[in-house]
Amino acid sequence: MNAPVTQLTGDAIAVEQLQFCYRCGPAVLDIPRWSVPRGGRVFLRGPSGSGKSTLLNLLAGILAAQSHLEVLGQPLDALSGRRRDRFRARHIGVVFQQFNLIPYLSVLDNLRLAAHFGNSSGDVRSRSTELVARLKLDEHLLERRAEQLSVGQQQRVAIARALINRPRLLLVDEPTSALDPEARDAFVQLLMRSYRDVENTLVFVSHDMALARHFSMVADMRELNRAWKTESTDAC
Ligand SMILES: Nc1ncnc2c1ncn2[C@@H]1O[C@H](COP(=O)(O)OP(=O)(O)OP(=O)(O)O)[C@@H](O)[C@H]1O
Repeated sequence: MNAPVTQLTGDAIAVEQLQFCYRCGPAVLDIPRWSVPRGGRVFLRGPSGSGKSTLLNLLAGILAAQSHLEVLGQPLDALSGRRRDRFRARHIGVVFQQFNLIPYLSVLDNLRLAAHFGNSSGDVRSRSTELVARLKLDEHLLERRAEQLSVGQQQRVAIARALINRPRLLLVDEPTSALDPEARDAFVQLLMRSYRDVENTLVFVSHDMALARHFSMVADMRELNRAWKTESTDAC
């Protein structure tokens, strides 16, 4: 029975012989082994095309793994697409480059929707108020439509949405590329403060090595991913 696992055991992420290719194209990922302990803060780097986003999409269950991939104690490769969606909504926070907010909904409704899909109990409004305050956004922005916010504000709302269900794993894909170096640093510090529980695991993708100092671990796709090293053209 592939019931979602809420009791955490062992590593937050455990990968073994993880291989992936898009629609019979060349192998994009070939990771013999990789694990991240619970509470790990990983800075994931690598050249363009080395598979960072693909790996994050597999960890989030957006892409289906074709080999062993365990997240928060749950083998994701054993779950159907629907179950992976449910697992992600309940246990994983995701912030991608495009934020993916629903533009015509208010900030509060964007957060409510995420709480609904994550089956969050409790008062979503007060949790949202607390989160926007933590992320240094004015409370009145809760009523504003997402499309009326600046990029920097949307970025913080995307984090609030990712945190609304108190995820044990947060996956963040290059959300700072539009910011200047000082703003990037401030953003990462804010993210760290907002997500500081020792049980919480963070994987943060970025090209900006200056940000690596905020993280307890650095992983490099050039070392992790054999498909990149060999630049394999074998179809899988
Ligand atoms: N939907 C897709 N269909 C086919 N190939 C894809 C798809 N998405 C990515 N790829 C290929 O997979 C490889 C890894 O891409 P990915 O986006 O994971 O790299 P990345 O390290 O995140 O790159 P970047 O830093 O430029 O965002 C690339 O060769 C890319 O062309």
